[in-house]
Parts: sequence; C-alpha cells; structure tokens
Amino acid sequence: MLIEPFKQLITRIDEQIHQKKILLAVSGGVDSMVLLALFTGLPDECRPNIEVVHVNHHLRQESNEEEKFVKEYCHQLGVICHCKEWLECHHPLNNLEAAARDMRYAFFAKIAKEQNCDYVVTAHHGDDQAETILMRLVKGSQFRNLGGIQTVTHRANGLTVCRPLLIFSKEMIYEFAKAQNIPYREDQTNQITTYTRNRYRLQVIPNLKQENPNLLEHIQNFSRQIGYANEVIESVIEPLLADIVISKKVTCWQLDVTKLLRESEAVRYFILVEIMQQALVEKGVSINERQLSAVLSLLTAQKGQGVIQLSAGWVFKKRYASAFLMIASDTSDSNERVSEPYQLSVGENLFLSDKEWVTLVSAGETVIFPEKCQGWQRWELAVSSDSQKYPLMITRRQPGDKMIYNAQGQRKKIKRVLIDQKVPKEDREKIWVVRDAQQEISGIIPIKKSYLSIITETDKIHYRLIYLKGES
Ligand SMILES: Nc1ncnc2c1ncn2[C@@H]1O[C@H](COP(=O)(O)OP(=O)(O)OP(=O)(O)O)[C@@H](O)[C@H]1O
Repeated sequence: MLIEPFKQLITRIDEQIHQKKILLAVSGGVDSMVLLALFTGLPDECRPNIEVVHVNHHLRQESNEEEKFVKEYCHQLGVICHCKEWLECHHPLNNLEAAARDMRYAFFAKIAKEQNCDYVVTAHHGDDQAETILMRLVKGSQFRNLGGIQTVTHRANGLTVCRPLLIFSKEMIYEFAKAQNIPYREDQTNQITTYTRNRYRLQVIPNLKQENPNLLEHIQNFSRQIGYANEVIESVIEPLLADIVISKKVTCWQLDVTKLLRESEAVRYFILVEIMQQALVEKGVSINERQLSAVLSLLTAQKGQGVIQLSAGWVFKKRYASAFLMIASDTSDSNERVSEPYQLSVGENLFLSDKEWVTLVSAGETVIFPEKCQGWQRWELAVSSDSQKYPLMITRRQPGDKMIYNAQGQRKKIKRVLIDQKVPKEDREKIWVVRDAQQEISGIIPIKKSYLSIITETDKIHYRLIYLKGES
C-alpha cells in the first residue's frame, strides 16, 4: 500500500534518482526501518545507490543495542552503514536535544560530503508534520514557518535533505512494517509526556483526529497553501528590498525609512520580517512578534529618533530618514556595548562580527569553514570535556573580570593581561572572552589562553573552539 505512492513520489522528486547516491538516516525506529525497506525494494529503474548513517547518542540504555541492530541489519542487506558515537562526556548540560540534533546533522553532512551523496533522506512522516505545525502555532511562530517540514530542503552547508514519508501517517507505517515483517526498535522515551512533542503525539493529535479523521490530509494541504503564500509574499517583497535596503553589512543594515513608509502596513510588515530573517535569524538570532511590533511602531512614530533592543546585542535604530539594524558594538557609543552573551553549543558556528567567525567542535571533527573565511587568521582553544563547563558563552569582557594564569591558580585581571599584551586602549573594549557555565574565563580571544584551557594527558577527549579573524 505504500510502495506505489512512494515510487511515484521519489521519481517526481528526482527523475534521475536511479543515477544518484543517497544517505539514509536510520535510527532503528519503525519509520526509518520502513524507509530503508521502501528504498531497497524499489525496482532497478528508480533505485538509487543507498548508504546508511546512524548516530548512537548514548542517551538511553538501549542505544548500544540499537546501533548493533542497525549495523547488523545493513550488513545482511549488503548496505554500507556509517556510525558515530556521541559519548556521554560530550553531552552538554543544557539543550541536550538541540545539541544532539546539531551534531547528528553535522555528521550527516560530513558523511554525505565524503561519500558524494546527492541527498540525505530522513523518515519524517505525516504525524511529525502535524505535530510540528500545531506546536509552532501554539508556541508562536512566524507565518513563513507554519508550512512545517518541507519534502526537500537545501541547507546552507550544501546538504540537500529529502523526507519522502511525509505523505504517510504513522499508522500506515506501522501497518506496513507489520505486513512486511520489518524489524525495528521502539523508543520507550516516546511515551514520556513531560516532552512537549510527546504530549502532542499522544494526546493532542489523537483528540484532533477524533474531531476529524482527515486531520493529516488537511494539515498537509495547509502546509502546501502556506508554501504557495510564502512564494507570493516573496515575489512582492524581493523587488522592494533592493530599493529599501541602502547598504548591507554582516553586522549593520541601513534602510530607507521614507521608502519603507510608502508601503502599506502589510507589505511593510513582511519587508521587515524578510530583513530580520536575512540579517538575524539566518545567523541563529531569534526575533519575536513583540520586537517586530516595537520596530514597526518606532518606524511610524512622529519622533525622528529611537532605539529598540533586539536579541544577542542587535538593535534597531531610527535616525530620521534612515534606520539601522545593527550590532550595538558597531557604534562608537559605549552605552550600546553588547552585553548579551552568545551561547555556543557543539557543532554550532556564528559570525561575531563581519570579520570574526567562531565555532565549537569535538576534537578530531572535520570543520567546515564558511566560504568567506578563506585565508583568515586562525586561533584555537582546547576546552576540556568536563560537562560542568557547558554551555560556553562568548561575551564582551566585564569590568573586574579575571582569569587563571598559572598552575598555582593565581588570577590576573583581564585588563592587566591586555595591557601586558600591549593591546591598544581603543581595542580593549572590543575584546571577546570565552566564559564557561561556572563563569570562569578560559580565554581572551585571540590574545591569551587561561591556564584552565591547558588539557592534561589524561583528559584526552575535548572540544576545539576555533576562531577566525579576517583583515580589517
Ligand atoms: N540516531 C539517529 N541516527 C540516524 N538517523 C536518525 C537518528 N535519529 C533520528 N534520525 C533521523 O531523523 C528522523 C527524525 O527523527 P526525530 O523525529 O527523532 O528527529 P527530531 O528530533 O524531530 O529532529 P528533526 O525533525 O530536526 O530532524 C528519523 O526518522 C531518522 O531518519
């Protein structure tokens, strides 16, 4: 019952699929095991070259058994399986799920690149879609994101992710697994209702399905309509942007207020959403509806000047006929120094400014640098795997900050270190420091490492914080 629609969808996604190589993300659960069976069961004329990728997160007791199961099953099928272990000592204290997802996709990207795969394929299905859209709606979301999970997406790192099971419900997947005797492992944590997604899965969606059994089909239609609406909005907004955005630097966008105010309220709203998306959201800085409303009110207000604080040190500044969306530290006004820290999880990377890029990776992990960073000066800091230290923060130095500078644990003021290192006074305010969860400073970027960041022989597993600086 799934075979024919699956085959049709796959050939619609890519007519040349039989000449392509795909990397299937298989957790060992029913969805990804069915996905594997559907792909391996395709007739020659539409079956791609298949390899499997599995991550053992060491988050549950059964993790090792699941890894063994996936490996052995692939071995029986004659399919190559790439595995990675995410050891407990690498788990951060906070945002564990998000960190697991980040490292998972980083590993998928690495293997896909190494193996020249055209697609990474995951087993997201129709119920995942319904949960995602409803959760976003209830939590508060930008309109553009209400389309939920897309069948094919292209990530900034060049990875193309494909999700061909979105057209099927979880129930259909279970039935297929049963009918075809497909083995799988059940994740017991799916039953824990303290996780928001599980509450939607176990309580909200079943209730809504009772209201209307066609819920998933209607949500899939809704997702398609949002996709169309987004295309229409983009076609209106894109040409206007070129006229309204006067200049565009990584940490500062200048806008023409007069031209922006010529547009209707609705168009103005979506122009701002698009600008925020490109300038902030794509760099991992979130923006909420309250901040957007504040920006819109400032734009239309009688007063010619004003500033709205956004997130992660960004501000929206109105200066009569111009407005600036910028990192406050970009100005000479020291009152607007960035005080909000950047939180850096493993696998994450960000531009601190136009010419400064930073990432945190596991030791031995391949680092994918952004294109614009080629030839930049590089500085590296080893960070021990002590989980008490996470999450790491990249912040401006605060008055009175000190760091350990010798084996005896003596501390020196950062200001003194900067003077000793002959850092000019005007540059001292722009210095970034790496601060751990216990507020200890492990390094002044890219000036000096704390004694704490010297890794001992016995402490082999650690992370690398890599900082690149371009010429100013
Ligand atoms: N440990 C894993 N190893 C390999 N693939 C995995 C693993 N965990 C999840 N996947 C892939 O991702 C799909 C979605 O899994 P899951 O719903 O748990 O992800 P998620 O946490 O919702 O993250 P996201 O939706 O962002 O991918 C799975 O069907 C499978 O294809």
